[in-house]
Amino acid sequence: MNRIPFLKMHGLGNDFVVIDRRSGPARGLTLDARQIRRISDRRLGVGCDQFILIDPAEGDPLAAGGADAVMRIHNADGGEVEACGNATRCVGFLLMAETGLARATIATAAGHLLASADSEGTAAGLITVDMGPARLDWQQIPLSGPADTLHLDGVSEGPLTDPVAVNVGNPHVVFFVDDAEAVDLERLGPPLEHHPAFPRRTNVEVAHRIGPDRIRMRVWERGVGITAACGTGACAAAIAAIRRGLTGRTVQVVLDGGPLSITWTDDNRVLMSGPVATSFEGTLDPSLLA
Ligand SMILES: N[C@@H](CCC[C@H](N)C(=O)O)C(=O)O
Repeated sequence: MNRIPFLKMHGLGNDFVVIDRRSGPARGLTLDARQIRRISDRRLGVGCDQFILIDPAEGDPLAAGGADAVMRIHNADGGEVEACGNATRCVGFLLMAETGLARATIATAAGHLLASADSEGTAAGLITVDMGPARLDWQQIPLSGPADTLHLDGVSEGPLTDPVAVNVGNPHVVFFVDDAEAVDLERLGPPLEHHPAFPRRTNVEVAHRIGPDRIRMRVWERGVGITAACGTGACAAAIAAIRRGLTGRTVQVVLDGGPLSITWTDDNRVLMSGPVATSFEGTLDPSLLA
């Protein structure tokens, strides 16, 4: 069996195994949830928060209307999900490096996302992605029934109450607290991720304001646990802060892994800027695919 090449990349420490199925030994490779869990395992496999597949745009229904490539996203638990902000920046960086252009369109289950960089940005690995619109209606989160997403009743855990629900391609619930560092996310994250209000489960953010347009945020990711950064989580927390009147429309979100800049435009586009990095490349031992 041919060994399958992979790249290990990250955005602020939110890390990915990236496999390019457009050509070479990975072309046509299919993997089930058990194999993805094994590859994502930090002791038995390569280790990552999300497992990312890059597919050709040609003939893929997700790429209808035109895109440079398709990105499919799996959490470390093997489940396929709609969106990943940090991985979108990483894949955008790879596609722009291939073409030498400063823009790339990536088709995802959450829609077509435009990644861009100025020439200086490309060299430094600083990439912006238009993550599309913020979805604020209860059906779009989705929630299990009608509710005010700006003050979501009935979803609380310990000291965490009165959250904001936002969908940025994937579901998020954001709690504003006095001190995000002090929240026991390891304990409070799991019951909130699986709370019956969220039929597709949810990502969970805790945040507090640290300046006029700055918030500190920590995340419990659906299908993973605590991660160093979550791009869509940063978008969700920024939108929640803006909706609550805590900040202006451009917000620096400081995560465990560092800062992301988020802008929510007047025409409801969510723009996220931050760094990407490649850690190493390798090939998967065939035993991981057994
Ligand atoms: N780390 C990501 C989000 C990945 C998906 C998320 N865990 C989910 O289940 O929706 C990001 O950078 O956005």
